[in-house]
Amino acid sequence: MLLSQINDPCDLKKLSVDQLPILAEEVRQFLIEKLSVTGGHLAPNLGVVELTIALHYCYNSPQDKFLFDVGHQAYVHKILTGRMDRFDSLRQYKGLCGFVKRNESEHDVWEAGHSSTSLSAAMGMALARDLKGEDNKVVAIIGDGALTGGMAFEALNHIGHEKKDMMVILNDNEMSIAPNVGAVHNYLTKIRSDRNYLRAKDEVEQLLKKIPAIGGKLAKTVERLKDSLKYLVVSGVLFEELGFKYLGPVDGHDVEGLIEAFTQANNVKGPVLVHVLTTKGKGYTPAEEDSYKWHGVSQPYKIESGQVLKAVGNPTYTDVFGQTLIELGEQDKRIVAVTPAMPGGSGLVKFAERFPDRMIDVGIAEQHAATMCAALAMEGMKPVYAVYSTFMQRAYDQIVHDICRQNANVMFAIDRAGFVGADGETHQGVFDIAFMRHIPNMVLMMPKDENELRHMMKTALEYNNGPIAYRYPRSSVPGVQLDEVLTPIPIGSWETVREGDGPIVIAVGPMIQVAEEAANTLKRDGIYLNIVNARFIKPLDETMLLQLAKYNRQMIVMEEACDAGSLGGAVLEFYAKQGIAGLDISLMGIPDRFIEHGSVKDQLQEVDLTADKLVEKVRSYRAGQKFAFTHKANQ
Ligand SMILES: Cc1ncc(C[n+]2csc(CCOP(=O)(O)OP(=O)(O)O)c2C)c(N)n1
Ligand SMILES: CC(=O)[C@@H](O)[C@H](O)COP(=O)(O)O
Ligand SMILES: [Mg+2]
Repeated sequence: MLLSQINDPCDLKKLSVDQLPILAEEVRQFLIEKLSVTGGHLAPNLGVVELTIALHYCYNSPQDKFLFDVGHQAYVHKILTGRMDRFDSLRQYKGLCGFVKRNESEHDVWEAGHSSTSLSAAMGMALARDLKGEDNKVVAIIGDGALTGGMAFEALNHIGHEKKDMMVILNDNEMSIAPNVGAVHNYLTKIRSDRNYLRAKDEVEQLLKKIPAIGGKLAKTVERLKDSLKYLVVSGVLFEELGFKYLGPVDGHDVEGLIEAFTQANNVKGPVLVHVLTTKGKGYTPAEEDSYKWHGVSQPYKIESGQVLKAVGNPTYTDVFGQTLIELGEQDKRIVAVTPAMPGGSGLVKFAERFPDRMIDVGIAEQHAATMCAALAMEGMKPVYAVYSTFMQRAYDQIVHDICRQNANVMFAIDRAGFVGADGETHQGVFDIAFMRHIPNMVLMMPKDENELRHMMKTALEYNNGPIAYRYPRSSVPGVQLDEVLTPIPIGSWETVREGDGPIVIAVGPMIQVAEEAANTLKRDGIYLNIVNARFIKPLDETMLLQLAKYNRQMIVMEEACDAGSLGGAVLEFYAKQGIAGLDISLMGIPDRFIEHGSVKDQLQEVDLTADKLVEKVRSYRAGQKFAFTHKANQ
């Protein structure tokens, strides 16, 4: 086994070029076997096996810097840089991260998780290199999906202007998570697929070489002819016009051809873009045939059949959202769903089948999506901005400047709110309460269960006074009875879900179930929790808050969101503004640090968001030890 000889890239370089395809197959088998147990981003990584081997073969990491865009396709890089033995812990608590991770290896020079940052980072590293007078290579590896991200264009524009020596490898597999979209995608497809186009390109390039350099008036005409011919057929002219030398397209599974291309690129002055054509899921038939499904597998699978061992249990909040949106879409033709490249993850595939012209996938373009929704709303449509909490961070200014300031009647369906588990710190949906609730005109809701989510969706549809958002977790639903008829919930109204003369717990979302579990335990102590569902994070239910203050009992605000600036903060601010002091209020939320990958259960335990901790807090308060525990600060 060649793979067992590879502990770092130096070992790789000891192999002969003709051994590399053998190594590639061993890496492929390793990935298929390991991920059949752990799950992970299988298809993206199967697509970059040869590319990553060739990269490490031609260049010298970590002196030469490899920047993987998104970083979900860096498993091969991790295998080649001494982390093969950690793959049994992939994406598990305190285990190997599923993305590039600086504290794992000196070869991991740039972290991501969110898309389209690699080119900007590469420009920064090239600029620093030149200012320091160093001469290492800077190589960004970006996919065709990530290239639809606005940041990538900002960087291309700047790189092409500055003309720093650097290399961009465009890994073009025609897929984002879903089939890729956009004009650049169409352009790449033309380069990729039109054999005549490519043949014509060679003929024209030969012709261009034959046109002698001549002087005089004719010279300009000939130059213009050459440019227009080049424009017509030479592939990559888009990138050439942006100041890059374009090389390709190159077969991304031919290691020798890749080495040749990377060696050629190495001799180019200025920025060079190597267009590599790959197959997402290469080498594993189920993943090749459906790279959409195999982009990321959360469950184990049977290698032979490709059967994913589905997690049994209730539908997810995403499933309920998708189904309910179809029901509402039937009733109201104004509803338009907009997703930034996540139709599957956001539960919109069936909605798109039912209403093909009312589900818009804009590519990885959260900012564009938000502003487009504002305009849709202002023109009388009912846009649903369906977005993961974490990716919505990209659109903060568009939410403030274009949606809320203009009071556009946009509905936000914020998925993956709270901990997300295996994707870890780059994907946790824990900041959106803090960055949404302070924006004027915003209404922000979170349901305690799937039935309330459906009513919230109806509430949002009937609400015409500006932006309104509902957020829900990545998890399965509790499994409650669904009401047939959906009725709007009065804006700003909380509900008491459990009456009790004991401590008051103001909880939101899945923390309601946690509080109920603690209440059942405490009942045995003769302590009866009063649990309030703070289903409107904005506006608060001020009447309820004033009433609760009168009880003057221990009060705990419990939320799966960052302590700073979320619901707990809002409650404290409210009482302070009312001049109500002396209340025993404590917050149970997420402390001021990033929470790494693992299961959601691991993550909740790490930050004490559990029924046991709530019970402990109440009991110790009763025993006179106020605020019995605080977060393990920066553990
Ligand atoms: C800002 C942002 N939006 C959405 C995503 C979700 N996402 C992760 S990978 C991916 C597709 C990336 O496609 P591509 O760059 O072509 O890589 P491939 O998986 O095809 O190798 C998307 C949309 C993200 N990581 N970041
Ligand atoms: C790499 C990336 O950002 C996506 O693949 C993300 O991992 C999808 O998350 P879900 O699995 O929650 O849809
Ligand atoms: Mg792709």
